[in-house]
Amino acid sequence: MLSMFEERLQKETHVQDEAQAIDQELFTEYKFSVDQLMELAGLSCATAIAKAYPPSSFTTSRPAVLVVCGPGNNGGDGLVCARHLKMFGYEPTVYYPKRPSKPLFEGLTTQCQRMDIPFLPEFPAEAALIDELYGLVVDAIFGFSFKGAVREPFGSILSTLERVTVPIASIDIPSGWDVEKGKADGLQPDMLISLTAPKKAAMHFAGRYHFLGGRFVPPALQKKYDLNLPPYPETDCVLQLSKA
Ligand SMILES: NC(=O)C1=CN([C@@H]2O[C@H](COP(=O)(O)OP(=O)(O)OC[C@H]3O[C@@H](n4cnc5c(N)ncnc54)[C@H](OP(=O)(O)O)[C@@H]3O)[C@@H](O)[C@H]2O)[C@H](O)CC1
Ligand SMILES: [K+]
Repeated sequence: MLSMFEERLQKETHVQDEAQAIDQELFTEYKFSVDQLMELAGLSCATAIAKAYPPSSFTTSRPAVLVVCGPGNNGGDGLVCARHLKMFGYEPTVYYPKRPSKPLFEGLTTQCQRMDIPFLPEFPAEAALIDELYGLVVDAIFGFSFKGAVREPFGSILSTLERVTVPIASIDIPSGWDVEKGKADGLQPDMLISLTAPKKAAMHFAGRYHFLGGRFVPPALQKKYDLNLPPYPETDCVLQLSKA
């Protein structure tokens, strides 16, 4: 069922160019650093996951979570999310096949490793193995800069993920989806955590949990882009938009 805010947001969802323009303005005009926003984005994701899937809801003996990270900032959000999930009592494992040689991503990787978060050397070939070992998958492969046909190794990873039966939580956009049109035969996550504002493809999200996170957009920027964001409750860093 859609909440009133979600119905309104669906009419006002934001296109890819606009999402990138807001992102750029946060960095250039408002002087935020990527690290700052990524920390808040990743914390929002871990918080939303903890609200929707408390450790007690896991059918696996331990709250084991597979976090799949892509080559851009969406992947960075995934690394931050993994670190906070560990702080919250989950047992995250990361798969991070294409690592940019930039201090930001190297630092986030080291932070996870120093918190004893394992990194898989290879992606499990069988969806059934993922179902057996993990109670949840976090999809941090691609965000709003994804374009065109998926290139390897992510094509094979996504086709395996399309067959898993444990819930998938997608950060910002379900990976492989066109940012505006979605992908009817693509990944169908159980959870979507929209960052800053839902992107146009969020209209096609049919999973149980839609959260809004990334509570860092200054009021003047919200006004400039007519974001009409719903109010977050009190001091929360996430807002639940829908629950089946
Ligand atoms: N303001 C915010 O809300 C914040 C959002 N954040 C997160 O950042 C992502 C956007 O990050 P960005 O680095 O711009 O891009 P992506 O992570 O979406 O992806 C870029 C990488 O993906 C590769 N790519 C693109 N298309 C394909 C494809 N078809 N096949 C394979 N690989 C692809 C691309 O490779 P190139 O070779 O094209 O360069 C990039 O490596 C946003 O969605 C949020 O999750 C930040 O945390 C900050 C705050
Ligand atoms: K994603």
